[in-house]
Amino acid sequence: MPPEVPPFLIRAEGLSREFELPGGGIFSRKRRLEAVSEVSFSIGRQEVLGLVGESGSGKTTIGRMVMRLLPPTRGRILLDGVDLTSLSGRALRAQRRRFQMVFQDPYASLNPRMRVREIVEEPLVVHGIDPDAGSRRDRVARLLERVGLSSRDMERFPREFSGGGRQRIGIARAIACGPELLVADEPIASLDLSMGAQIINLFSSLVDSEAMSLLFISHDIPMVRYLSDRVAVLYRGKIVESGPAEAVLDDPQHPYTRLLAEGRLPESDGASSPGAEGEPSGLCAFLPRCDRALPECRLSPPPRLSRGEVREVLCHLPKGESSWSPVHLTTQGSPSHVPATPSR
Ligand SMILES: Nc1ncnc2c1ncn2[C@@H]1O[C@H](COP(=O)(O)OP(=O)(O)OP(=O)(O)O)[C@@H](O)[C@H]1O
Repeated sequence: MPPEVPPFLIRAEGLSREFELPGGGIFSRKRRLEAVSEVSFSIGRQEVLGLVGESGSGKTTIGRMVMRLLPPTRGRILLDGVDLTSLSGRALRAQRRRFQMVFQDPYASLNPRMRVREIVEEPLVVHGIDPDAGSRRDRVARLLERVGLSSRDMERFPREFSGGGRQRIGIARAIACGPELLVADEPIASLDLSMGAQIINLFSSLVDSEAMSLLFISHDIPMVRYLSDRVAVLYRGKIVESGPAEAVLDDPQHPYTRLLAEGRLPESDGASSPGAEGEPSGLCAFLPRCDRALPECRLSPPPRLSRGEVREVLCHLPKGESSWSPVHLTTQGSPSHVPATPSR
């Protein structure tokens, strides 16, 4: 029998990450902060998952764990069924070209002393793709054209480009080795509206033409809604709601998603940062800000509920919401259902 192909490309199961906080003396225990707590999600092939949440909610920490730039404290990440968290050395390097990252600040992530050609061809050299210099050059030219630049840009330096142009260089480098998954962490946050929209359109066409999946990390709700098939809403390190992007953002169930979808969130006051160890835990982290709290919210942790296999919410919904039922966790602590087939 051929091995079963998983219905998703990547799956995070019960991902958690703690950080040690400065302080704590010789006699007191170090304080720890759980930045990401029991996060599970999956991304199908050629699917875009938007990860949203305000500053400090844990988005970057999740992106870095998926990229294996940061080890999780608990949980695992499966790429096509292969547990990335258990790999190191050569085995990890062999998988590396399958997932690549696009950063928020393209200028900081591009070596200013390297020419565009060198920046884009570096991963090709590292992974031994196209050892022939001439054909590598042709490949770089095609990559530049694919992201909306020109082969004439090859010998220029990053400083000669606008923010959007630099982001295109970063994207050309990220797709050079034909990754199956891109993690884009706030890729338009430092761009103006029209430049940001162009980059979003580029991502959208790359997902189709390069058959890639995308984890799109952003706090720009309209852009997330436009680009994403599904969305996961993060609050203080936990996914509080997930499902098809339009359904979640048009008909939010969690009070936090509602604020986010209506654009009514106050400027971040740090309230979304996860609490340090020692804070009362278990009850809903959103309770102090919630305008719909029920008596049970003060008595027990919010249950994880699902509806129709594609939507989930972590909330004591008002009674009468009978279409929602408790999610049964698998032995790995991840929801037992699989993602819907992407719509694109
Ligand atoms: N290396 C670290 N050491 C200690 N705390 C950290 C570290 N990295 C992140 N944190 C903390 O973890 C929490 C989540 O941070 P993270 O950067 O993942 O959030 P974010 O949602 O990406 O925020 P932003 O949009 O501002 O980047 C924050 O409270 C942050 O201060």
